[in-house]
Amino acid sequence: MIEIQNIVKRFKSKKQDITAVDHVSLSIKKGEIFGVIGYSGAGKSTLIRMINLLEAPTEGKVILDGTDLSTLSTRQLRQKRQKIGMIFQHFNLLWSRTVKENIMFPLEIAGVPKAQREQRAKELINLVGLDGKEDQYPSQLSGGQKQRVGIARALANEPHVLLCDEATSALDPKTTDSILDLLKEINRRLGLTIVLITHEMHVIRKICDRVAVMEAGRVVELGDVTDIFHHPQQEITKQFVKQVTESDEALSASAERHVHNGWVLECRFMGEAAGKPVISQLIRQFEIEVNILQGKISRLKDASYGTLYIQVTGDEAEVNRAIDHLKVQGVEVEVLLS
Ligand SMILES: Nc1ncnc2c1ncn2[C@@H]1O[C@H](COP(=O)(O)OP(=O)(O)OP(=O)(O)O)[C@@H](O)[C@H]1O
Repeated sequence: MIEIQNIVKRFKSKKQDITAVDHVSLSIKKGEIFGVIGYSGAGKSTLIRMINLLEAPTEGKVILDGTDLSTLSTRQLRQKRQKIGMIFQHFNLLWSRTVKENIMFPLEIAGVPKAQREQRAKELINLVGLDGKEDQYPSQLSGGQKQRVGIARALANEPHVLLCDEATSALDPKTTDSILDLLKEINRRLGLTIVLITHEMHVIRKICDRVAVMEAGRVVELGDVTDIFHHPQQEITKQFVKQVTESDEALSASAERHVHNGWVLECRFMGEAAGKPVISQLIRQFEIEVNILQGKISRLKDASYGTLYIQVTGDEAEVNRAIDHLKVQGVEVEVLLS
């Protein structure tokens, strides 16, 4: 649905040339929530702004639903952009207009008749959970409510794609989660493709299907969120994954410290395995003792993952059989102490 082909963006200034985006190619599927993560200056904003040509690429192409955007006239591009909604970190609302008027604004520009605008705004206000706030001004709203207005406005022209430029970075963790839940709900209900950029792995973990990791203008890692969390390859990706799993190392250290006999196993659960009663099966099927030392299971968008540290005592051959059983059940097992 969105094909980004070998895209480059260079900014020229008197002092130096900066390559903000350096030969990036991505293929974003219809209906998916695609995240781009990177530290400040990695080129995320420039990349997302090239998807709707707010920023013109120096090289390369953006193809949206089969149309190469660079071939469009100004008028055609304006029309195409109506099908690409965008929300921003600082909301970009019109401060002198009410909630309803902000939402109706893009419809006004698109030439939609007044009665239809009113009707559509009403539906959108309900969709984003702002009933009763329609006549308030942005200054009277909380950060989360302002972003809800931003989302409703971005959806006004029934876009196929929603671009989110650090949409939750100005919000506290609880409000962030409520906005992420709303985006997930909209993606599910409307089948909308969402592309978001962020520097927070929590955002990726909570709602994305796939993620691209950017560093110095390049995509250095790309994959399903589940795989990236399970097996990050690049150092930078490992750092991002640690943002949300950093307690794991502390867990393993303290789990090892308290054990003086038997085996200590680190069991990593992913997807289906995280939902199965594998530990109780272990106790029932094998002649071993299992003592849970520590653990944590976290939720991804559509799956769970987690790490459990267990102490196992028993005959060595039986423990090895138990380990094999865990592996067959889809659990990754590492022997930390034996
Ligand atoms: N209009 C511009 N003119 C010159 N340089 C720019 C311009 N926009 C971005 N850059 C430079 O391009 C590089 C990438 O910037 P970009 O804003 O895309 O990164 P980012 O990953 O979104 O970072 P942040 O999260 O801080 O916004 C940076 O070095 C930045 O200074």
